[in-house]
Amino acid sequence: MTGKPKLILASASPRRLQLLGQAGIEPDSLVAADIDEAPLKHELPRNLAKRLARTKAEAARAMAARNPELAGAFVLAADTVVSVGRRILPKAELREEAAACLRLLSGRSHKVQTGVCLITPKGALRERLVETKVRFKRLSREEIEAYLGSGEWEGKAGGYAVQGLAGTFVVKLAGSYPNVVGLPLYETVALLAGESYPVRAGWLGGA
Ligand SMILES: Cc1cn([C@H]2C[C@H](O)[C@@H](COP(=O)(O)OP(=O)(O)OP(=O)(O)O)O2)c(=O)[nH]c1=O
Repeated sequence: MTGKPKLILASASPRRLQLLGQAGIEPDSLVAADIDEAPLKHELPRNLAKRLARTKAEAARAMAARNPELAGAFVLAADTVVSVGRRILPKAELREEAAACLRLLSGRSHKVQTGVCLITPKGALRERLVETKVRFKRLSREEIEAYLGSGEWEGKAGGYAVQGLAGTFVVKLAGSYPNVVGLPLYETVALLAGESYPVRAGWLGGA
């Protein structure tokens, strides 16, 4: 008898778990590996997003290998990078970092790129890179101060979260919205479905 294959989400991000849930997908386990997310010298934003997604997936797979219950599981990981031109914005941990990001993003367009990596039970690597272009309105000093006070920027790439107050800064968004929040759903579901992972919402364990 073959049951539903297991899925490990290699992430500590509550957003990614919630986005997957929106697609009717519930991971069997969350395995977040602590990896070095610093960009390499001259690394392009898209290459960074792909490399970190792959590193997270591989690290989680290595950790899960110690648990027999997770043997033969799919491993899914993602990484979201915000950039202006070739300049990669930090994942804001400090208020001043977030302030600098917002001053840079004010009144112009930027890119949000998410790398998605799926490792199949046989160990094959499947990858996607999804790009969304976002344009912010011009932000006054007062707006930036008010936004910083919200704390919503903490731990977010580019120092903002589009799913919160910063949604009011968006003049234009071209591409996938869930990609900006941290996981491009259309592409992720396609990746899983392409490897025969059962992705239909409401899947209950087989006929
Ligand atoms: C731009 C933007 C980013 N983000 C988030 C998505 C990601 O969680 C985070 C970027 O950091 P990531 O390193 O991609 O993810 P993470 O550290 O939060 O989680 P993990 O590595 O464990 O999977 O920024 C938003 O929630 N909203 C936004 O609008």
